[in-house]
Amino acid sequence: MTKQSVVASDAKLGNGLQAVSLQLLPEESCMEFSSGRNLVNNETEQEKIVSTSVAFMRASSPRRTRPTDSLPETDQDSCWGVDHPWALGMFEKIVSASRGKQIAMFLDYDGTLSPIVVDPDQAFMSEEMREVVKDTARYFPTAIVSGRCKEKVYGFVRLPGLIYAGSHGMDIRAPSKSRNEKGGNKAVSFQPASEFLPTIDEVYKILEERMKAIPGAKVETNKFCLSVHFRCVDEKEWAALAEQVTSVLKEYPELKLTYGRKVLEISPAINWNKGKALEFLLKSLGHANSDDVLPIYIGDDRTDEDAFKVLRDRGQGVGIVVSKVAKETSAAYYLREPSEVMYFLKGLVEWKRSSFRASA
Ligand SMILES: O=P(O)(O)OC[C@H]1O[C@H](O[C@H]2O[C@H](CO)[C@@H](O)[C@H](O)[C@H]2O)[C@H](O)[C@@H](O)[C@@H]1O
Repeated sequence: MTKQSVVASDAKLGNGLQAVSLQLLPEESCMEFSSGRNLVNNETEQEKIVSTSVAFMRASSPRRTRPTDSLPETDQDSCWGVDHPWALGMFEKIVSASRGKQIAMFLDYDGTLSPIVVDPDQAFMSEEMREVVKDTARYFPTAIVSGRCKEKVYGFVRLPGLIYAGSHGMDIRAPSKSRNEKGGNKAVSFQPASEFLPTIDEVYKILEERMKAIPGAKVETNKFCLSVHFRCVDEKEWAALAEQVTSVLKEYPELKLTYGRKVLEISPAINWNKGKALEFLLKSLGHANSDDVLPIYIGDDRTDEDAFKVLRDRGQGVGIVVSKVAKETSAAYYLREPSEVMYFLKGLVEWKRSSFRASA
């Protein structure tokens, strides 16, 4: 499937959905729609939603994987065009943009710090990556912004000095500018979707039950949102899975459905996402509208695009998408895989250390 053939408008799909974004890309799919009763008013529409969902699920099947064991010297074998340079190749330019500014680092977890694996519970980051992230956080405020719930992503990263924004930014724990009685920074918690917890719990139980009929399907709760994984589901069962998920969501107009890497994501239909979380975190770090910060956001998924857009719209900072294949993105640069993210972070730490040495 080529990029050109799958980028579609909602009119072309004619599916009666309120699609916010309808772009199918070679490796990943992305679509977002409210799943409310109001949108699905007859059986034909329900069927259309199911077939559209299956099309998106199909498009999220990686077709090409070429193992890269070591850091490549150049990006010459990449299919990304000149519009999105390789971040490692532009390293000097990126660090020189930080002159006189504080770098603030924002990192997605799955597919960015850890490689994509079949079992979501086994998505461990390497010790080497953990060390690099730890060093990064020594020099720059560093946040992990993940679709996973905060506790789960902390369980993988296991670094106490970081900021964690779980559930696609709907569960934030960040430092505040005010001090506690011991003189340390107070922590701020922010959970804009807490009123949805009972609904998410209810839908989790229903979906767990329904997915028992679909071999290989896995429902994961991320506290304020749910993931229905179909990586291990036979393609012949995808329509049945989509049918089950959309028929449940029909009863919950307050929830929305989006598509990630072999996963259907269900979350509250509120105006909050990783981009909003990024803005919130910049503010709580004391950089609301200031020009004295260079935010760097690295992520691989559709949900990270909201953060890339915030940086692009602010005309500030650096968005880096992690992907081996070129895709529609608001990020400025790309890296191919987590090992390249690690080299990029190592480079930043080294650069910071050498600038300290030079000024000593
Ligand atoms: O925002 P992220 O930190 O990237 O989280 C997004 C989802 O990541 C996880 O699923 C993805 O990674 C799994 C492990 O490699 C893989 O098996 C799955 O197919 C991917 O979709 C996580 O399990 C989800 O809950 C997150 O929403």
